[in-house]
Amino acid sequence: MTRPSQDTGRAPTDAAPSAPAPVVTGTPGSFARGVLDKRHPALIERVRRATPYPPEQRRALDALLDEITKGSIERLADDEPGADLWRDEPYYGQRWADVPFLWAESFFYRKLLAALGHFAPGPWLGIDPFAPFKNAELAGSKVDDELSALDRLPDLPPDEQDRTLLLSSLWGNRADLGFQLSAGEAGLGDRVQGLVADDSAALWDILAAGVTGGPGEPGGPSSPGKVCLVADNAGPELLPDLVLADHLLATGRADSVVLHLKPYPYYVSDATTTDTLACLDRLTAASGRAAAVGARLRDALGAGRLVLRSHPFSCAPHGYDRMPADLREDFASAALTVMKGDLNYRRLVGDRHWPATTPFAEATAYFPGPVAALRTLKCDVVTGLTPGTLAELDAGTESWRTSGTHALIQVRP
Ligand SMILES: O=P(O)(O)OC[C@H]1O[C@](O)(CO)[C@@H](O)[C@@H]1O
Repeated sequence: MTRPSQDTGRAPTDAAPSAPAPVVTGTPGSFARGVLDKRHPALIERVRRATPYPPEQRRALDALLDEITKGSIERLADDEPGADLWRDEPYYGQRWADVPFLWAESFFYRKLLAALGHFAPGPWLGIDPFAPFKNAELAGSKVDDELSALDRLPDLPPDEQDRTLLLSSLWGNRADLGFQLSAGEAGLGDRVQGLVADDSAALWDILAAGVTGGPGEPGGPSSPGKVCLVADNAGPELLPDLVLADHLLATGRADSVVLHLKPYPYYVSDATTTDTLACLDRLTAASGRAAAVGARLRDALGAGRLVLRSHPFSCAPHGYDRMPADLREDFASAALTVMKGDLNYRRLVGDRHWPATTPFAEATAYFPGPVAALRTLKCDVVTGLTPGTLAELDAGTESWRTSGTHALIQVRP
């Protein structure tokens, strides 16, 4: 029997027995290989330039660069806080290119933090190496424009307000600093407005069920219940996520929102509690509707209607099919769980070579409650496309799976 690791406390996987093979980093020329060979070394360089780390940390960054480019996977040092969580992982001694992509990326971020002393008692404890990039982005004028656009929202009919805020949260997922790093000078391609899958009607139906008396609640309004919003990136993605959370609370679609955050810096710009508080400050310091949203969210936090959660499994190198019991209970008791972003999508359906027409409901059958994915496409993994859509996409630009130009909303009720 394989031992559980990363505190899942569960059997290694609940994926369907017929699930296809996991994505492995190795294939030369593949998207995953590019992340390993180009994105990670470039990130080490950017982190080194952004903060004046002392010699010890600089040497540790050199060693990490050496390890990922020439060496094999080494364990965390025995005295690294939390190293025990990673002790039983099966890939040590192998080449970085030969292990599952999801695992390799997650462990890379964990090793980067170890190199920088992020978890070690001392002056660098808790310092976010990505904060310089996150802060610059949050302070940018693009964010000002997005926030002032909120003032035009009341001019729209209610269902268009719903759609605008949902799409703004969805497209906010392009704000991923790791991804922008690869897009480089060329910048991000234009958005393709038509979604490759759009189950948004099902999403609003689920949220309306609690308000109007859904199945099992004949005859009248019931409590709308809890929505779990599993956040992805900070700043320009988290802001519209927070605005959406406020909208769900204000319109009675949710009586509480549990915002799942990362317990430590991860995948460059993933949102932590610090990032959430920074967004709340950005909202309340704005004018007009943005400031009112910020004030309501602060009140909601104080009243326990907006709950922040940072489960260790949020940074685990595994799919949600291996989630531990307490996280499963949280999702099971939600009227809806909304998974934001590309990485959460990979973890939700499984980072596997799914045929793109595999039903989303099949890949997520293990999930303990209604679940929605809001994601721009930034990796090879996709499910739930119709054969017609797939044929159309394949006949278009080659990079539709990874360029962040396409997006989807998928729901499993
Ligand atoms: O921030 P997101 O949307 O989870 O994207 C994470 C990015 O990192 C990757 O996981 C690869 O590094 C891509 O799938 C994606 O570009």
